[in-house]
Amino acid sequence: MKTLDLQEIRKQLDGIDREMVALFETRMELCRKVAEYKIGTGKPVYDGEREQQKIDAVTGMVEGEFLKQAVKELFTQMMTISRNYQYKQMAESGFQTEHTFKPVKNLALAGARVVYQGVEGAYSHGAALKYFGPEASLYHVATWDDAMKEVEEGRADYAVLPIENSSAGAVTDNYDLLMKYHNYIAAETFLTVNHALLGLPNARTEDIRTVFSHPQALMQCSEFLNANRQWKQISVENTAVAAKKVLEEGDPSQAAVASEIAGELYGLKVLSSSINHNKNNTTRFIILTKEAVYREDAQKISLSFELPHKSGSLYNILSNFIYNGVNMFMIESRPIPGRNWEYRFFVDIEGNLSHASVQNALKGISEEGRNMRILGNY
Ligand SMILES: C=C(O[C@@H]1C=C(C(=O)O)C=C[C@H]1O)C(=O)O
Repeated sequence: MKTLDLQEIRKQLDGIDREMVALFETRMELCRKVAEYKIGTGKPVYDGEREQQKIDAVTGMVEGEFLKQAVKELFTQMMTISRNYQYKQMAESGFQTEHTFKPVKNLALAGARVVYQGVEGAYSHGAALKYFGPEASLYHVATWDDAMKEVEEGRADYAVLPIENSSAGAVTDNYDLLMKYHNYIAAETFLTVNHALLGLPNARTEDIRTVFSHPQALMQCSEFLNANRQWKQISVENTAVAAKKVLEEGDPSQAAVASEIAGELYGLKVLSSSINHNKNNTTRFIILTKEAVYREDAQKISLSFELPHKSGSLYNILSNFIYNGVNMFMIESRPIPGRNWEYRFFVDIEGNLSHASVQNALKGISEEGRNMRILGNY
């Protein structure tokens, strides 16, 4: 057989591609008519059963595992594009994604009652002060769960919860609490975690024998602490408890690793400041409220959804962002209690609930995934 030269093969490919594009255009035109029908009848865009039948049919038209898989991927993508085209039409016809969020110019912060977990001087307290200012009426509860409950039951207007640390990663318990309670993220604030070595006003570094702190904080300062081998390191519940203990026990040979704010609150002296080795250690806190509101200039949306344990389900759902040009900041997954190997995903995207591109993407995810929830736009 005479071998074709490259030019010749490419000419043939060009011809085939031209036909494929023309057919694709015709296919999309038919999908537009399907969308019109769906808008008219209120039917959802996504029809999983029909898509499965389509995949079975087209894979049955080719021989061999490689081609079957290839055709499956090709049609999965085409149907995703088709759905996104239909969502776009729905948005243009004034069809809005159902959500209860109301846009506001500014959040109501005056006179707000704000709850955080821990004790005074803890980092959550620092984050609350940073966001709400020293005039706000702040109070604390024992657990993160309690803080969420305070907001849900209306005793507090806002709760401040850590959600992510730049070195330790996600605060997974708080992702679970976002599901347990129906509070919304209205804002976020970042706090640089800077630990100091704190002692009594009459303490001297050379006399220190014992250092108290939270194990995480001891670890974050290990380079500094281990340079003083004679110091005994003792773990306590949190950094502010350590500072309080040093004050209450009144022993100048004891020190605490905690924030400088905790030092001020408990009347301790800074023996050494910024003793953590990673100087960029930052925690992101979310501000939660019971009202589904978002600032008109909000730039970030947090949402959650569930997916079946099926090959390609995450890949396919994320295409709703890709085809709508929506940028994704973060993705995190948590196991769904009682359903082994099925996951709930938490995603942060760029955008505002009023944008058509965002509405299209959310419409697709709510139809194709399960239990989609918009956790906040801030
Ligand atoms: C075009 C339709 O809408 C969607 C897209 C499909 C496709 O592109 O073939 C199939 C099913 C639906 O999820 C349809 O319902 O027929």
